Amino acid sequence: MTKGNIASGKTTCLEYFSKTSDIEVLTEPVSKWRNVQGCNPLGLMYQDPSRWGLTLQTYVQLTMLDRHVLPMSTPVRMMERSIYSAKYIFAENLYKSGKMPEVDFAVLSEWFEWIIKNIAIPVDLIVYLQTSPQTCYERLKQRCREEEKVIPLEYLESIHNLYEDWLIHHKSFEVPAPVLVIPADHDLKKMLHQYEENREKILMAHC
Ligand SMILES: Nc1ncnc2c1ncn2[C@@H]1O[C@H](COP(=O)(O)OP(=O)(O)O)[C@@H](O)[C@H]1O
Ligand SMILES: Cc1cn([C@H]2C[C@H](O)[C@@H](COP(=O)(O)O)O2)c(=O)[nH]c1=O
Repeated sequence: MTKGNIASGKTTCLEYFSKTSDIEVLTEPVSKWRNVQGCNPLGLMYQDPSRWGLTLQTYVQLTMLDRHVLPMSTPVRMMERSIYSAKYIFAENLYKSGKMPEVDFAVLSEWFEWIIKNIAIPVDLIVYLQTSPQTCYERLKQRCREEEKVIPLEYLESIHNLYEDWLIHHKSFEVPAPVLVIPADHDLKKMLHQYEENREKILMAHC
């Protein structure tokens, strides 16, 4: 699984591997989060997180689970984020910042606990693209996704701290697989070089 902050370069990384290897790549279903039966839960959440946070996070949880249970068509699969990052990072951030009511968080948490207890979600390796929030902020502005124009640097800092506490400092939640950290503040050329250096580790993780 490839993890990292918003606009850290996850999709770019996965697109690179999808072109150069016989592996299956599952990017995040962001298009679904932007359009479910004509509604845009991602946009609604950024406009009014207290009202729409649970709506978005419930849908993210469902669509991530749908990705996890897809039958494998190749020996190696790389997936962008997971049901774990949705809960441990984004839902947690909404709750901790006071933008998700206690009852919403409790309902979402019970759903999440039921899922991970009853449905197998195997993970061999977590590839963590480690960036500074500032780098993500610049890349986010450059990508210019309409819904994300309201995101301040502080939001990316909170998401960054939650990732670091989880995957690096082991201070929050159980980590479901070994973590491969790839420093990802570099330009694209250097990043592609780093991906090549780590190719073997990534592709052999399931063995
Ligand atoms: N190493 C890099 N250097 C500069 N820009 C990058 C780099 N990697 C990705 N980008 C650009 O940053 C933006 C976010 O990248 P993306 O892969 O969509 O991130 P994510 O999937 O993590 O949100 C895109 O516009 C992409 O072209
Ligand atoms: C998993 C997850 C994502 N989001 C938001 C964060 C971003 O605005 C997009 C995903 O885009 P990225 O460039 O791939 O990071 O979705 C969210 O609000 N909640 C979540 O659980």
